[in-house]
Amino acid sequence: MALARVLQRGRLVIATHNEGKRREVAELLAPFGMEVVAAGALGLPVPEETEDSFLGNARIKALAAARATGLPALADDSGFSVAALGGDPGVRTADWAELPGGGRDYAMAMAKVAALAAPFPDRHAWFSCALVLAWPDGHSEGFLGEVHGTWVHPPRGERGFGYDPMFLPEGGAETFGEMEPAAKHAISHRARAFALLREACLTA
Ligand SMILES: O=c1[nH]c(=O)c2ncn([C@@H]3O[C@H](COP(=O)(O)OP(=O)(O)OP(=O)(O)O)[C@@H](O)[C@H]3O)c2[nH]1
Ligand SMILES: [Mg+2]
Repeated sequence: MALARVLQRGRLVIATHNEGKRREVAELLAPFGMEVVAAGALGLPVPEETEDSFLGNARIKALAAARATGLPALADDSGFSVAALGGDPGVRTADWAELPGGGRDYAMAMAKVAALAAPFPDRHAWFSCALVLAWPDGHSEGFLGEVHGTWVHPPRGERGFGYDPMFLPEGGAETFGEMEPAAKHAISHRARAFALLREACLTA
């Protein structure tokens, strides 16, 4: 089946312009020995994310890259959700870090999340990751992973990317920003979505 073939011996585009994600997805793919190239490195345009779900936006990005390159493409749409904020920033997580003049400021975004959520006793937060694999013919398959925990502020740790320093996974003592990359990989939303993708390949 096509899904299994991609992981076994394919060439694949990682359909992201985010270096932190590219690195983590490439690490998850490393055991398969595939030839991978990132959308950013190919100079592909950044597609507009017009859907209101992680899976919907990941599909847009994966299909755009697959159609532009003629290769299968794997996109990641992800975000940070806070229960006290009704799941925000959620699918708009990147927008909350956007600066008016362009670029992103994650320290500012984390401070905004903390300021809005601070009045509420409920500290529950989670990361979501949708991985969508798409082919140039328009076929696509999607997988969704989550990791739950609590938000903390001020941020802790210099590792990872994005909102990692304000997320403490359930039962853990270190934030994603403090953990070794391998420890984040063992439990992350991205790793969970990837495990579902791998499982689908093995049973295909
Ligand atoms: O602390 C984090 N740990 C993570 O593991 C993680 N995964 C995603 N994010 C953040 O969530 C938004 C996704 O937005 P997003 O899916 O549109 O991605 P993006 O715009 O950065 O790149 P692209 O893939 O769309 O090109 C961006 O702000 C990311 O920084 C994370 N933050
Ligand atoms: Mg994006």
